[in-house]
Amino acid sequence: MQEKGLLIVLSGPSGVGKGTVRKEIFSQPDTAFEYSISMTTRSPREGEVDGVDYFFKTRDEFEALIEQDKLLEYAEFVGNYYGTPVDYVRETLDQGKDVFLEIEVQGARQVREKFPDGLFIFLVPPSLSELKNRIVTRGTETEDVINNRMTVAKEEIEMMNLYDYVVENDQIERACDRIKAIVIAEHCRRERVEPRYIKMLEVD
Ligand SMILES: Nc1ncnc2c1ncn2[C@@H]1O[C@H](COP(=O)(O)OP(=O)(O)OP(=O)(O)O)[C@@H](O)[C@H]1O
Ligand SMILES: Nc1nc2c(ncn2[C@@H]2O[C@H](COP(=O)(O)O)[C@@H](O)[C@H]2O)c(=O)[nH]1
Repeated sequence: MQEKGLLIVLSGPSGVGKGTVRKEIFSQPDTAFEYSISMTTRSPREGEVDGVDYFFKTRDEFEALIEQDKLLEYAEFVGNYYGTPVDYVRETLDQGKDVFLEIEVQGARQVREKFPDGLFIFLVPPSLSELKNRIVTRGTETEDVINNRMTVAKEEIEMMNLYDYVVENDQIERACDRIKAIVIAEHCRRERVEPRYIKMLEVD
Protein backbone atom coordinates (compact mmCIF):
# COMPACT_ATOMS: atom_id res chain seq x y z
CA MET A 1 0.00 0.00 0.00
CA GLN A 2 1.21 3.54 -0.81
CA GLU A 3 2.67 5.28 2.28
CA LYS A 4 0.84 8.46 3.21
CA GLY A 5 2.65 11.77 2.87
CA LEU A 6 3.65 13.94 5.79
CA LEU A 7 1.47 16.90 6.76
CA ILE A 8 3.77 19.84 7.52
CA VAL A 9 2.24 22.83 9.31
CA LEU A 10 4.12 26.14 9.43
CA SER A 11 2.60 28.63 11.82
CA GLY A 12 3.63 31.74 13.70
CA PRO A 13 2.59 35.34 14.30
CA SER A 14 1.54 37.69 11.53
CA GLY A 15 4.55 39.33 9.90
CA VAL A 16 7.16 36.83 11.12
CA GLY A 17 7.86 35.82 7.52
CA LYS A 18 5.88 32.61 7.00
CA GLY A 19 4.84 33.55 3.46
CA THR A 20 8.33 34.74 2.55
CA VAL A 21 9.98 31.59 3.88
CA ARG A 22 7.35 29.36 2.26
CA LYS A 23 7.80 31.05 -1.15
CA GLU A 24 11.57 30.69 -0.87
CA ILE A 25 11.26 26.98 0.00
CA PHE A 26 8.91 26.39 -2.93
CA SER A 27 11.20 28.25 -5.34
CA GLN A 28 13.97 25.74 -4.67
CA PRO A 29 14.11 22.90 -7.22
CA ASP A 30 14.76 20.16 -4.63
CA THR A 31 11.57 20.94 -2.69
CA ALA A 32 9.19 18.03 -2.97
CA PHE A 33 6.24 19.26 -0.86
CA GLU A 34 2.85 20.31 -2.22
CA TYR A 35 1.49 23.64 -1.02
CA SER A 36 -2.16 23.75 0.02
CA ILE A 37 -3.66 27.05 -1.18
CA SER A 38 -6.00 28.42 1.48
CA MET A 39 -9.45 29.99 1.18
CA THR A 40 -9.99 33.46 2.60
CA THR A 41 -12.57 36.22 2.76
CA ARG A 42 -9.78 38.83 2.93
CA SER A 43 -9.55 41.15 -0.09
CA PRO A 44 -6.61 40.46 -2.40
CA ARG A 45 -3.52 42.60 -1.79
CA GLU A 46 -1.85 44.26 -4.75
CA GLY A 47 -0.30 41.56 -6.91
CA GLU A 48 -2.13 38.65 -5.25
CA VAL A 49 -3.78 36.25 -7.70
CA ASP A 50 -6.89 34.14 -7.07
CA GLY A 51 -5.98 30.45 -7.11
CA VAL A 52 -2.28 31.19 -6.58
CA ASP A 53 -1.99 33.12 -3.33
CA TYR A 54 -5.44 32.25 -2.02
CA PHE A 55 -8.87 31.22 -3.24
CA PHE A 56 -10.68 34.50 -2.49
CA LYS A 57 -14.26 33.95 -1.28
CA THR A 58 -17.18 36.04 -0.07
CA ARG A 59 -18.34 35.45 3.50
CA ASP A 60 -21.44 33.63 2.18
CA GLU A 61 -19.30 31.36 0.01
CA PHE A 62 -16.94 30.65 2.91
CA GLU A 63 -19.81 29.91 5.32
CA ALA A 64 -21.26 27.50 2.73
CA LEU A 65 -17.89 25.67 2.68
CA ILE A 66 -18.04 25.40 6.48
CA GLU A 67 -21.61 24.03 6.29
CA GLN A 68 -20.59 21.48 3.65
CA ASP A 69 -17.64 20.33 5.79
CA LYS A 70 -15.19 21.21 3.02
CA LEU A 71 -12.55 22.65 5.35
CA LEU A 72 -9.94 20.71 7.32
CA GLU A 73 -9.74 23.72 9.65
CA TYR A 74 -10.77 27.33 9.60
CA ALA A 75 -10.39 30.40 11.78
CA GLU A 76 -11.50 33.98 11.94
CA PHE A 77 -8.33 36.07 12.11
CA VAL A 78 -8.54 39.86 12.65
CA GLY A 79 -11.92 40.11 10.90
CA ASN A 80 -11.52 37.61 8.05
CA TYR A 81 -12.04 33.90 7.59
CA TYR A 82 -9.15 31.66 6.53
CA GLY A 83 -9.39 27.91 5.90
CA THR A 84 -7.74 24.83 4.41
CA PRO A 85 -9.54 22.78 1.72
CA VAL A 86 -9.89 19.27 3.14
CA ASP A 87 -10.25 17.31 -0.13
CA TYR A 88 -6.99 18.63 -1.58
CA VAL A 89 -5.06 17.81 1.60
CA ARG A 90 -6.43 14.28 2.02
CA GLU A 91 -6.11 13.37 -1.68
CA THR A 92 -2.53 14.65 -1.88
CA LEU A 93 -1.44 12.84 1.31
CA ASP A 94 -3.09 9.67 0.00
CA GLN A 95 -0.88 9.95 -3.11
CA GLY A 96 2.12 9.74 -0.75
CA LYS A 97 3.08 13.40 -1.18
CA ASP A 98 3.98 15.76 1.66
CA VAL A 99 1.55 18.67 2.07
CA PHE A 100 2.67 22.04 3.44
CA LEU A 101 0.18 24.32 5.23
CA GLU A 102 0.99 27.90 6.19
CA ILE A 103 -1.67 28.86 8.72
CA GLU A 104 -2.24 30.80 11.95
CA VAL A 105 -2.34 29.16 15.39
CA GLN A 106 -6.09 28.55 15.92
CA GLY A 107 -6.12 26.59 12.68
CA ALA A 108 -2.93 24.74 13.57
CA ARG A 109 -4.56 23.57 16.83
CA GLN A 110 -7.51 22.15 14.89
CA VAL A 111 -5.15 20.36 12.48
CA ARG A 112 -3.24 18.85 15.44
CA GLU A 113 -6.50 17.30 16.69
CA LYS A 114 -7.22 15.72 13.30
CA PHE A 115 -3.61 14.91 12.35
CA PRO A 116 -1.72 14.28 15.61
CA ASP A 117 1.09 12.77 13.50
CA GLY A 118 1.61 15.96 11.53
CA LEU A 119 4.82 17.95 11.80
CA PHE A 120 4.16 21.30 13.50
CA ILE A 121 6.73 24.08 13.15
CA PHE A 122 6.44 27.51 14.76
CA LEU A 123 8.32 30.41 13.22
CA VAL A 124 9.48 33.13 15.65
CA PRO A 125 10.91 36.58 15.00
CA PRO A 126 14.23 37.66 16.54
CA SER A 127 12.20 40.10 18.73
CA LEU A 128 8.75 41.68 19.02
CA SER A 129 10.07 45.03 17.82
CA GLU A 130 11.49 43.34 14.70
CA LEU A 131 8.09 41.65 14.20
CA LYS A 132 6.32 45.00 14.24
CA ASN A 133 8.98 46.46 11.97
CA ARG A 134 8.35 43.66 9.43
CA ILE A 135 4.55 44.16 9.34
CA VAL A 136 4.96 47.93 9.08
CA THR A 137 7.62 47.63 6.36
CA ARG A 138 5.42 45.23 4.35
CA GLY A 139 3.05 48.18 4.02
CA THR A 140 -0.08 46.12 3.36
CA GLU A 141 -2.09 46.83 6.52
CA THR A 142 -3.57 49.95 8.11
CA GLU A 143 -2.25 51.09 11.49
CA ASP A 144 -5.35 49.66 13.24
CA VAL A 145 -4.93 46.25 11.60
CA ILE A 146 -1.21 46.25 12.45
CA ASN A 147 -2.00 46.96 16.10
CA ASN A 148 -4.64 44.20 16.16
CA ARG A 149 -2.22 41.74 14.55
CA MET A 150 0.47 42.67 17.12
CA THR A 151 -1.98 42.05 20.00
CA VAL A 152 -2.85 38.63 18.56
CA ALA A 153 0.86 37.94 17.88
CA LYS A 154 1.70 38.18 21.60
CA GLU A 155 -1.01 35.59 22.41
CA GLU A 156 0.16 33.38 19.53
CA ILE A 157 3.78 33.39 20.67
CA GLU A 158 2.63 31.99 24.03
CA MET A 159 1.39 28.90 22.13
CA MET A 160 4.81 27.99 20.74
CA ASN A 161 5.32 25.14 23.23
CA LEU A 162 2.46 23.23 21.54
CA TYR A 163 4.65 22.78 18.46
CA ASP A 164 7.21 20.11 17.62
CA TYR A 165 9.85 22.64 16.58
CA VAL A 166 10.46 26.36 16.97
CA VAL A 167 12.50 28.00 14.20
CA GLU A 168 13.82 31.53 14.36
CA ASN A 169 13.42 33.54 11.18
CA ASP A 170 16.48 35.75 11.59
CA GLN A 171 17.60 35.33 7.98
CA ILE A 172 15.34 33.90 5.29
CA GLU A 173 17.80 31.33 3.87
CA ARG A 174 18.75 30.09 7.32
CA ALA A 175 15.11 29.65 8.33
CA CYS A 176 14.39 27.74 5.08
CA ASP A 177 17.40 25.47 5.61
CA ARG A 178 16.30 24.74 9.18
CA ILE A 179 12.75 23.86 8.09
CA LYS A 180 13.96 21.60 5.29
CA ALA A 181 16.41 19.89 7.64
CA ILE A 182 13.59 19.26 10.14
CA VAL A 183 11.43 17.67 7.44
CA ILE A 184 14.28 15.42 6.28
CA ALA A 185 15.03 14.40 9.88
CA GLU A 186 11.35 13.67 10.49
CA HIS A 187 11.22 11.40 7.45
CA CYS A 188 14.32 9.55 8.67
CA ARG A 189 12.82 9.20 12.16
CA ARG A 190 9.57 7.77 10.83
CA GLU A 191 11.09 5.50 8.22
CA ARG A 192 13.57 4.05 10.72
CA VAL A 193 10.74 2.20 12.50
CA GLU A 194 9.38 0.67 9.30
CA PRO A 195 9.04 -3.15 9.62
CA ARG A 196 11.59 -3.73 6.84
CA TYR A 197 14.29 -2.05 8.96
CA ILE A 198 13.28 -3.89 12.13
CA LYS A 199 13.37 -7.18 10.18
CA MET A 200 16.89 -6.41 9.03
CA LEU A 201 18.01 -6.38 12.69
CA GLU A 202 16.36 -9.69 13.59
CA VAL A 203 18.78 -12.44 14.69
CA ASP A 204 18.15 -16.15 14.08
N1 LIG B 1 14.26 37.03 7.81
C1 LIG B 1 13.70 38.20 7.48
N2 LIG B 1 14.41 39.34 7.69
C2 LIG B 1 13.87 40.53 7.36
N3 LIG B 1 12.65 40.72 6.82
C3 LIG B 1 11.91 39.61 6.61
C4 LIG B 1 12.40 38.31 6.92
N4 LIG B 1 11.44 37.41 6.60
C5 LIG B 1 10.40 38.12 6.10
N5 LIG B 1 10.68 39.43 6.10
C6 LIG B 1 9.79 40.54 5.68
O1 LIG B 1 8.78 40.66 6.68
C7 LIG B 1 7.54 41.04 6.09
C8 LIG B 1 6.47 40.04 6.52
O2 LIG B 1 6.74 38.82 5.89
P1 LIG B 1 5.56 37.84 5.44
O3 LIG B 1 4.51 38.58 4.71
O4 LIG B 1 6.20 36.70 4.76
O5 LIG B 1 5.03 37.40 6.87
P2 LIG B 1 3.83 36.41 7.27
O6 LIG B 1 4.23 35.72 8.51
O7 LIG B 1 3.47 35.55 6.09
O8 LIG B 1 2.69 37.43 7.55
P3 LIG B 1 1.10 37.20 7.60
O9 LIG B 1 0.87 36.15 8.61
O10 LIG B 1 0.60 38.54 8.01
O11 LIG B 1 0.66 36.81 6.24
C9 LIG B 1 7.76 41.10 4.58
O12 LIG B 1 7.95 42.46 4.20
C10 LIG B 1 9.03 40.28 4.38
O13 LIG B 1 9.78 40.73 3.25
N1 LIG C 1 -6.23 29.04 10.05
C1 LIG C 1 -5.75 29.42 8.86
N2 LIG C 1 -4.92 30.49 8.76
C2 LIG C 1 -4.46 30.79 7.56
C3 LIG C 1 -4.80 30.09 6.40
N3 LIG C 1 -4.19 30.68 5.35
C4 LIG C 1 -3.48 31.69 5.84
N4 LIG C 1 -3.62 31.78 7.17
C5 LIG C 1 -3.01 32.71 8.12
O1 LIG C 1 -3.82 33.87 8.28
C6 LIG C 1 -3.00 34.93 8.75
C7 LIG C 1 -3.25 36.18 7.96
O2 LIG C 1 -2.88 35.99 6.61
P1 LIG C 1 -2.73 37.24 5.60
O3 LIG C 1 -2.44 36.61 4.28
O4 LIG C 1 -4.00 38.00 5.65
O5 LIG C 1 -1.59 38.08 6.12
C8 LIG C 1 -1.55 34.46 8.59
O6 LIG C 1 -1.10 34.05 9.89
C9 LIG C 1 -1.70 33.28 7.67
O7 LIG C 1 -0.66 32.31 7.86
C10 LIG C 1 -5.67 28.97 6.54
O8 LIG C 1 -6.03 28.27 5.59
N5 LIG C 1 -6.11 28.69 7.78
